[in-house]
Order: sequence, then structure tokens, then C-alpha cells
Amino acid sequence: MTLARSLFDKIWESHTASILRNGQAQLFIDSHLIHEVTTPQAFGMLRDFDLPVLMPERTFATVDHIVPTDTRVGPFSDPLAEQMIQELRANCSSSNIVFFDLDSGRQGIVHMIGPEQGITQPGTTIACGDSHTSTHGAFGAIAFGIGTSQVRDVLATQTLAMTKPKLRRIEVNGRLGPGVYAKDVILHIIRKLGVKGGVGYAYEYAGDLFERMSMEERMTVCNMTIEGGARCGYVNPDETTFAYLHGRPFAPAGADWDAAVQRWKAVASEPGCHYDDVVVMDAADVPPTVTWGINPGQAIAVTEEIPTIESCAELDRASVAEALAHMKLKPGAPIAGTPVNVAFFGSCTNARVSDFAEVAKYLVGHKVHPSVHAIAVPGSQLVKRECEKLGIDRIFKEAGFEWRHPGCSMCLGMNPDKLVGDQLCASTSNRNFIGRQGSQSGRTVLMSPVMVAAAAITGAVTDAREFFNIKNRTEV
Ligand SMILES: CC(C)[C@H](C(=O)O)[C@@H](O)C(=O)O
Ligand code: SF4
Repeated sequence: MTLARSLFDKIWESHTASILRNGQAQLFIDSHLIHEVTTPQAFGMLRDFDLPVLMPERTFATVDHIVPTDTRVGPFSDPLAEQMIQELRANCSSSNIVFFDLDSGRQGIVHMIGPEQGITQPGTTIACGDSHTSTHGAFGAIAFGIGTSQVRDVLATQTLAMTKPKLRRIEVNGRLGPGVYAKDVILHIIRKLGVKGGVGYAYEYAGDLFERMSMEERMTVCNMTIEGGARCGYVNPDETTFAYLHGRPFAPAGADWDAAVQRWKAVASEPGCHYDDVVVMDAADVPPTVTWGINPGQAIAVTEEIPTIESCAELDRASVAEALAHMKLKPGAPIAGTPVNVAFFGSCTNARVSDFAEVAKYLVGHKVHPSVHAIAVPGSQLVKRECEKLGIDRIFKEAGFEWRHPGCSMCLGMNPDKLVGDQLCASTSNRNFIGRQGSQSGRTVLMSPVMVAAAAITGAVTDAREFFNIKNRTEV
């Protein structure tokens, strides 16, 4: 009898090239995604050692963090940004690396282009010098963020020295309520398990909730795995996964497709396999969730009150006090009604066509509040084009959103899209750290796209279910 095995064990074992003397595995990396921020020094180190990129055909580049979203005409006004894109262009061209440059029609945030191009595939290992590489786990891959020296290692050897984490199954069953989305699910999980709860673990998201989810929803969940402390998290591949990948540029085609699907089916976790830990939750318990603090675990239901210092565990009080002071929020007051200055719709968490389409349904006939600056930033050029084909851009523009070019934008202040002073931003992104959106005193409240739309229109944190009268849940 063979022992039931998890997807994680199967991929880990099939990709272990050797066991190093320190006990770490030397893991083969199937696909290496790169962007302008974490690669210049890595390429520099390769040049110092006179080493080539070992497998350029497994390396894929895009430019996302530093690109302005209001214009595509270079050179960029920020000389550092201009230098970074030029350097990436030069490195890709001298190493024969596919680069989804601004004029490719396929540029976008790195975690958007992997799936869109069919580079992200089940059963593979994927690395990228970016923490939200966990996104790609939605396809049943082991995908994790790495640092610049590891980017160098992958460029030079296509392998990485890694310590095997433990495996936790997070099982969520049942149906979400109306107006509750994948973003709420992952914010709820992080709230319950803590931002450090996943340290040392890989997560398997299982249960009928994830099985019913679209690939876009699974990506939203896996994207924020890292915010809960786990470097990677995955959903077992199934028909939804295969249907998404079929016909994509880098996905297998013809007879190779059928063989690939057979392989992908066989990689899923088998019933009865070993988990080091199991957490079970009920989808019906997930509320529309918003953050009130300065890490993604400091979250509450939109119907709840901002915590008081006394109501928190002794151990958490210092960080709660710091969060309350930074956020300038009144302990004990309802979070709903908190004034919002900026609405940011974008990032690798929630800037896919399905996100824009879902919000467009509710935006029609509404106007952004006069005191709110609202921007909508598609995650990729493909998303932008598709939204424009469907007329979604018009709905956003008519409502008063600025419709921008793709990039990381206001998720992270590395480009001209930044908060000013202590502006409070209702954001579809994944991090609410101090200074994250480009202003040290800026304040970020994370929430789902539909909740951001409600905040943009009312000028305050608002329960979207009531505001838009959401009675039924549509699977996104
Ligand atoms: C700039 C980059 C290295 C960084 C990351 O690692 O995630 C960024 O994408 C982020 O979201 O904070
Ligand atoms: S959109 Fe935000 S989280 Fe995603 S890669 Fe860019 S900066 Fe990082």
C-alpha cells in the first residue's frame, strides 16, 4: 500500500535535486519571475562572477513597481525609475529573457502576468523576488517570495537552498453571505490565526468554499498568505484550474495539454495525507472585514467597533496602542463612518477583470463623494483592455474614478501614486503598514473591492451590503 501524499510533499520531493550538508533541500525552480526592484543587484553579482543566466527560457520579466500609471510616455520623470527600467531592459536583452515591457501589450504586476500568460502551472515550483509570489499557489504550485541574493542563486543555478516548512490545512466549508468576498475570507483567516500564525508553515486551502472559487478568487486568497506569516499557500488543482489555463500562451498545447492535465490531476493532495496542523472554519462566519490598524491581522467586521486597549490581550496592548495612535481612530467607536479621503482600487490582490466587473455592477448610477480621490488601476494591460472591451472603464470613469495604466500604483509608494499627509485610504491592496502608501503619516484601511466602492461613494467606511442592498451572493 502506498501512503497518501500531499501536493506539497509531491512537489517538494520531485523538485529536490540534492540534500545539502546543512540539511536544506536544493530545490529546482521551474519558473522564475523577475521585476525591476529586486533584480539589478542580482544581475550585477552574476556579472561579478562572470556567470550567465543558466536557464533564461525559465525566466520571465515585467516592470510594475516603479511605473507611473498616468502616462506611458518615457522617459519617466523620476530618474531612478527610468534607470531601473533601462537596467531591466538591458539585463533581459543580454540574457535572452522574455520581458513583458510597456509596449508588449502584456505588461502588468508580476503576479498577474504569470497566470495570464499560462506560465504559472500546477505541480511546479515558482520563485520571484517578491513576497506576494504566494499568489501563484492558487494553481497548485509551490510559489514563494525570495530575497535578492536568492534571485542571484536562481539566475545562476535555477535552484534554491530551502528548509522544508510544515504543512497546515485550512479548511473552510459552506457558503459566504451576500456581499462577502475572497478578500474577506483571507482577512478573516489572518485575523483569526495572526500575522505570525503561519511562520514555518505552508498552507493548503481546502474545503468546498475554495473548491467553488474561481481562479481569481483563489489568487486573492493565496496572495495574502504571506501576510499571515506563511511564505506559500496553495489550492489543489482541479477543472477550474485547467479551464483557466487552457489556450494561454505558455500553457501546454495539443497532445501536450492532455498529458499535462493528467500530470496536474495526479499532483493534488490525496485523501488521508498527513498535515502537521488542521484548522477548520465555516464560511458563514466570515463577515465583510476591514482593517483598523497597521498590520493585516488588525481587522474587524465592518459592523464592529474599533478595539480599545483594555479589551485586548496584555501581550497585544503595545501594538494596539501604536496602531490606534497612527490611525487616529477612536477606540470603542464603530469603524463604519470613519471618513475616507482616497479610494484605491488596484494591486495584485484585487485588480483582475472579475474584481472590476463585480464592482461595476454596483457603481452604475453612483458618483464618487466630492471629498474622495478615487483611482482604479488594472493589474495588467490584458485586464485593462478586457475591461475597456466590456465597457467597465466607462462605468468607473462616469462614477468619478480615474482610470489608469497598470502597475503597483498606490499599493506601495515606489511611483508617483502616493498618499499625502495623513490621508486615509480605503484600499483593495494587501498591506496597511505605516508609510506603505508613500506617506509616513498616511493611513490604510484594507477591504474588498465592493467595500472600497461603497467607501468611495459615501466618503466613509461603509457596510456595502446595506449601501448597495446586496441580497444575493454571486460567485465572482
Ligand atoms: C518591492 C517588493 C520587493 C515588495 C515585496 O517583496 O513584496 C513589494 O512588492 C511589496 O508588496 O511590498
Ligand atoms: S501590487 Fe503591491 S503587493 Fe503586489 S507586487 Fe506590487 S507592491 Fe507588491
